[in-house]
Amino acid sequence: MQPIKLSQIEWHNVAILFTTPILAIIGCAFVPLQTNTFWLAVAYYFFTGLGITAGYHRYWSHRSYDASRTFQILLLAMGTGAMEGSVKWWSRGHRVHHRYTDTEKDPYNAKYGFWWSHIGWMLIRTENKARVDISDLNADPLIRFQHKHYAALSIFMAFIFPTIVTGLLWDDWIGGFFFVGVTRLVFLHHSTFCINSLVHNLGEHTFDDKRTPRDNWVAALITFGEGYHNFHHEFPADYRNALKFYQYDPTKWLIWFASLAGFTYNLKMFPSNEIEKGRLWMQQKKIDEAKKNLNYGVPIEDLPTMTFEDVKSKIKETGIKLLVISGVVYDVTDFMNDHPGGKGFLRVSIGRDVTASFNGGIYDHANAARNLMQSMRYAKLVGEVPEELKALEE
Ligand code: HEM
Repeated sequence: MQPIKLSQIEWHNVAILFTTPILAIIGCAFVPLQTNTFWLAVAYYFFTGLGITAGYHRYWSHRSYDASRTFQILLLAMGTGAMEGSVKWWSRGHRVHHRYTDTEKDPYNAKYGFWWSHIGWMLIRTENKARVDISDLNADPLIRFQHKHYAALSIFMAFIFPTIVTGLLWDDWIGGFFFVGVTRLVFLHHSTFCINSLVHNLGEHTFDDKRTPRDNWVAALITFGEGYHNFHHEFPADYRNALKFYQYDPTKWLIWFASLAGFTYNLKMFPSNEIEKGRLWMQQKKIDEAKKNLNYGVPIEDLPTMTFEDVKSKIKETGIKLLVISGVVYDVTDFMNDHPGGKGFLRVSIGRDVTASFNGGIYDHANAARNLMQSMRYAKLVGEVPEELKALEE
């Protein structure tokens, strides 16, 4: 990153993002918190937060479902109270983020560090010539209206509206402003900012590890379900972020419940067959990585070849303890005393093909034995073994 110049600082964002925490601290220190006001602050936190996740994010940025105009207006009002910019600005940035994740053109590039992706990108303007299609947003008069009047609308929805509600309903004008307005906003800001910072740094690469997004169920708890971010970046057009019923994704639940009333429809879901392929692909990748740390012996195709005559003369000349199982010659010299089945069984097996005995004729060995024997591979057998050297009496 280049050194920062004063002219790059986004002063209005600095003002909002630094003034609100200071006001919240003042409010918490000096303003008495009424129970009604507290619960309204919690409710308004969900109301405005879901406006961002169900509205700004899953509807306008990704079009992961369709919504009636009434529901769009509701989502717009909810999201406007989160003071995170207009839908047009937010969704454009988000589409750029998906297209250019982790690159220089990603507005909240997680590769520039936690604090940059959390808040720094809003405080410092950087040149970004990334292009994405937002013609659908430009064509929508509702989105154009919100963009044009965003400052007034967001001040009203973030501060004035909750103040009026608490003031008129239980005469707590100051509490309404400080707790439902300001303090709620600070919590909401930083919880949603965690989607760009925390879940690009901590969690599981469930479906792909090509880029930074991760699945983090703890982050899902504070981000209305958006913590399942690896899934989201892999399947962005899916209206869900969490797949399992027990995973916390209230944004998905809202969209789904709204569909029962006809407010939302055409809820998009990526085919589960493909989702599972992604999950297995990643699991396989992790297994392959872990296997690199284990000794699987010399691959059979890389072993030298021996005839059964060679095996016999090798044993005779060197005293090495060789036996044959399924076409592979094993050296059990150092294993004789450690064999859980006893030394005797191995001793009578030397210089023989004991495939049948090993596979059930005497004892049907478990996986442990089959894994262990890989490190004892000695040669690949070519040619026949005399029949009398195959059978072994118990
Ligand atoms: C390279 C060759 C061999 C290896 C690495 C090996 C390894 C083992 C291992 C790890 C066990 C413990 C249980 C299990 O994993 O199933 C076992 C048990 C046993 N093995 Fe082997 N084995 C070999 C060859 C043989 C042969 C050729 C015979 C018979 C001729 C034999 C007879 C037995 C018997 C009878 C037991 C059962 C012991 C018990 O639980 O009482 N093994 N072997």
